[in-house]
Amino acid sequence: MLLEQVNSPEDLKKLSVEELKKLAEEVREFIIEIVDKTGGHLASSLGVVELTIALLKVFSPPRDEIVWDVGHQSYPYKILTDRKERFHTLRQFGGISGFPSIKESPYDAFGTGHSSTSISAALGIRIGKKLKGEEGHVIAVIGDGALTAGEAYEGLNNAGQLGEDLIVILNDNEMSIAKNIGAISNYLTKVATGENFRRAKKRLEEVTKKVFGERVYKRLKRVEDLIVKGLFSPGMLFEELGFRYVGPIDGHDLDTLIVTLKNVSKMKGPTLVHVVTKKGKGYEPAEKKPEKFHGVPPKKKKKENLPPTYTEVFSKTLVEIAGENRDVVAITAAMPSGTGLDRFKEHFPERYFDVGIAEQHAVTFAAGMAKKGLKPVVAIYSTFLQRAYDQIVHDVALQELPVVFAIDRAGLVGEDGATHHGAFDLSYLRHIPNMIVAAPKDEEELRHLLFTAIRSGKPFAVRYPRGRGYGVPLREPLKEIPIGNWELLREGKEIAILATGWTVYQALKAAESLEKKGISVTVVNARFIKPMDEELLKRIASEHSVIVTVEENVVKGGFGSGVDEFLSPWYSGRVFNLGLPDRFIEHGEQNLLRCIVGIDAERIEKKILELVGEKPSPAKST
Ligand SMILES: Cc1ncc(C[n+]2csc(CCOP(=O)(O)OP(=O)(O)O)c2C)c(N)n1
Ligand SMILES: CC(=O)[C@@H](O)[C@H](O)COP(=O)(O)O
Ligand SMILES: [Mg+2]
Repeated sequence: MLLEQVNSPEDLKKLSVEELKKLAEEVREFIIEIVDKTGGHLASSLGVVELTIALLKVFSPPRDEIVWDVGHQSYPYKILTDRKERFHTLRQFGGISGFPSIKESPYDAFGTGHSSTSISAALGIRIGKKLKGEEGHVIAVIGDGALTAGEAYEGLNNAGQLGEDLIVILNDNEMSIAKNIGAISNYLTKVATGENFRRAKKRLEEVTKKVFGERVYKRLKRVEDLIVKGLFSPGMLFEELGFRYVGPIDGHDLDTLIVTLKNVSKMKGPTLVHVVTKKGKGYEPAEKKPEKFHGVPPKKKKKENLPPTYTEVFSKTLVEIAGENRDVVAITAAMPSGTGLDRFKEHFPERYFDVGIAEQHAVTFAAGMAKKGLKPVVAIYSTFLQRAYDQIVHDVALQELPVVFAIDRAGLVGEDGATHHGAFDLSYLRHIPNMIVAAPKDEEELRHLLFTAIRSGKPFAVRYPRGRGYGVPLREPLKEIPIGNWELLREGKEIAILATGWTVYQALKAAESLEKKGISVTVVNARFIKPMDEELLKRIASEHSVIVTVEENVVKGGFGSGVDEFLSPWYSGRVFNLGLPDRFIEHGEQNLLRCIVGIDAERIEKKILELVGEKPSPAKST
């Protein structure tokens, strides 16, 4: 086994091209074997095995700095630099991350997870190296999907202007998570297939024939060929932006890759190398279904009769609502299956919009549609909505446009880790005027809150977690829930728990257990984070000496902060906020992380037992 002998990029450099081809096969087998157990981003990583090997043959990280866009394709790089021995811990709690991380390895030049940052980061590193007098190349590897986002063009624009040495490798597999879409994607396909070149040649042929006639044309033919070759670069768009375009080249042909990268390493100024690859390469199921194998769960025994996921419930409910209301339109930023909008697309293709990885555009685009009387629903992951904060403020809330944000993956997402946890949405939405912010306690309440949101005619966010619901029946006809109305689930005496979203059932379970220990606890489902049910909150405050808030969001600025702000001028009891602490939470199994941060039933109960054991004090704690 060659892979056994390769423990660093130096070992790899000693191998011949023929040996490197064998190494590529072994790396693939190794990734497939491990990801089968751990889960992870399989298809993207399989697609860049040869590219990674070629990069490590020609360049020398960490002196040469390679920035992987999104970073979900970095498994071969992790294995071949310094993480082969730890690769079996991929995405596990305490193990290596599924994304590049500068805290994990000196070989990782820049942390990623969200897309389209690589060119900007690499350009910054380039300038940093220059000003600090450091040697070495800087390389950004960006996918065609990531190239649909505005930030990528902001980076290209700046790099073209600065003219510094920078290598951008465009890994073009015609896929985002789903099939890549948009005008740029079409352009790349034409470039990769040579269609633009053929078209230019045909047009010149027609013009020459028309102007000079058939006989002269035949004589001019050779001259014309030279003109087309001389004038026409397949990657004209990038050339116009100030980049030297190289390609397209076969991203699985190691001989060509190595020769091309060697040549490129000697070039000056910004260079873009267009590499064409196949997502899932070398593993038939992934090649055939790259979307399904983009990210795979760990292989587990299949359990029967599991509750539906929140995503599935959202997806079906939206189709139900849109069937009745023709104004409902749905927008995704390149996540049709992840958000469940693939079902909407099947039912209402003309009302479905995949805008590419373009969260900012998605939100303003939705605002424009809302202005014309449509009812846009932007289905988006909490972590990716962070990108569109200003658009929510400036384009939606300020103009009070009725855009609904269906915020999936809110809270801890599990194995994707710190870059992907939906930890902040309650904080970054709660302080925006005109916004309504809600979180269902279970999948049934999600249905009604979505219905309420679409009917409200207001900017409205509904946030719900990754994974399965609590298994409650889903049979009630859709109904509107009065905006700002909380639900009193259990009446006790001394302590009140105000919980929101996924934590409501945890609070109930904790309260039941406490009851058996002689502690009487009230539980409220605070399904609206904004506006809050101030009337009920006042009553709760007047009847309880201790109030505990629980949320799956950072405690700073979230739901609990809202309760604190309301109570602090006049409440004489004690308030405690439970939620995600003020640090980035690592990767690991979702429920394990929930226990670690203390928002599951057992930990809520423990906290309350501590509180009742403590002497009352006016100080607050988190
Ligand atoms: C800002 C942002 N939005 C959405 C995503 C989710 N996402 C992860 S990978 C991906 C597709 C990336 O496609 P591409 O860059 O072509 O890489 P490939 O998987 O094809 O190699 C998407 C949409 C993300 N990581 N970041
Ligand atoms: C790389 C990326 O950002 C996505 O692929 C993400 O990992 C999706 O995770 P879900 O499994 O929650 O859809
Ligand atoms: Mg792609």
